[in-house]
Amino acid sequence: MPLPRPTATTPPALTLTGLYQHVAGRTALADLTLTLPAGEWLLICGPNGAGKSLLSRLILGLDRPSAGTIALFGQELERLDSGAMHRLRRRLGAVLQGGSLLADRSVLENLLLPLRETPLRRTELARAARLVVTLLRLDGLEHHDPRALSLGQRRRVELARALIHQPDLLVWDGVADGLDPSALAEILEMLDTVRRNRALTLIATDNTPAALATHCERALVLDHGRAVYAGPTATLREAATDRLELRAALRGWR
Ligand SMILES: Nc1ncnc2c1ncn2[C@@H]1O[C@H](COP(=O)(O)OP(=O)(O)OP(=O)(O)O)[C@@H](O)[C@H]1O
Repeated sequence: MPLPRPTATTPPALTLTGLYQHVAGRTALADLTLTLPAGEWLLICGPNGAGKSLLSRLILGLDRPSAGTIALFGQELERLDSGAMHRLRRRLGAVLQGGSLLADRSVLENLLLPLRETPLRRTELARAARLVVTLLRLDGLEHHDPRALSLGQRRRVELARALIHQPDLLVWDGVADGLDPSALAEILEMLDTVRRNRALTLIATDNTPAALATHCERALVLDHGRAVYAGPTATLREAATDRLELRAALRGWR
């Protein structure tokens, strides 16, 4: 049965307040403030080194911010004890840069990792795996070693694994990595279908808005760790014609 749609009383999926991250003695993220309603999609874009991966990791609670706060679904990460953080993590799915598949396990074993602590029966695990295998067109690859797959296939496996436990929030850092434009467009259509059936919030990063602008309602454009745009994607193009620093950060996107 589809989950209820978010309502006006649903806490935002993400709230950033005055967020800073200092890395190796420099300010890598500065004064980021943003609210993302549950069920909406956020594109984080900007040039190499803008801070997209650092921000993705902070949102997932993998690193701690130097200052400011991050709340997911109304829960401030810094205030959560390990049990509450563990429960919250079950609502999150992540695809990070650099690859994270375990090389000594098959594709299927990798896919099932997020479900290892759930009391699901074998038939239920098999059904969950079948769903994401079909969704991401991984049929026939279930028993392969991830090292034998192409980069694009590995990215699909990572996405399938991030979705297998039906997260409420998917953070996908580096959407273009390893995927050609048609494969990426296909996956975004598939995620749109998931979103039509239940509230899925997506936070996706890319260097330019080209692939994601039509799918994401909101955009955060970073340059040198600062927000040069935070607002609806619909007005991003217009804003870029007026503002030189935004146009520069968008690398000539038209
Ligand atoms: N562990 C680290 N030590 C030192 N500096 C770091 C570290 N991680 C990130 N940085 C710096 O922080 C800044 C932001 O890096 P980040 O990886 O978040 O950028 P990005 O926008 O994801 O870039 P890309 O598009 O190339 O993936 C960069 O200047 C980077 O060099």
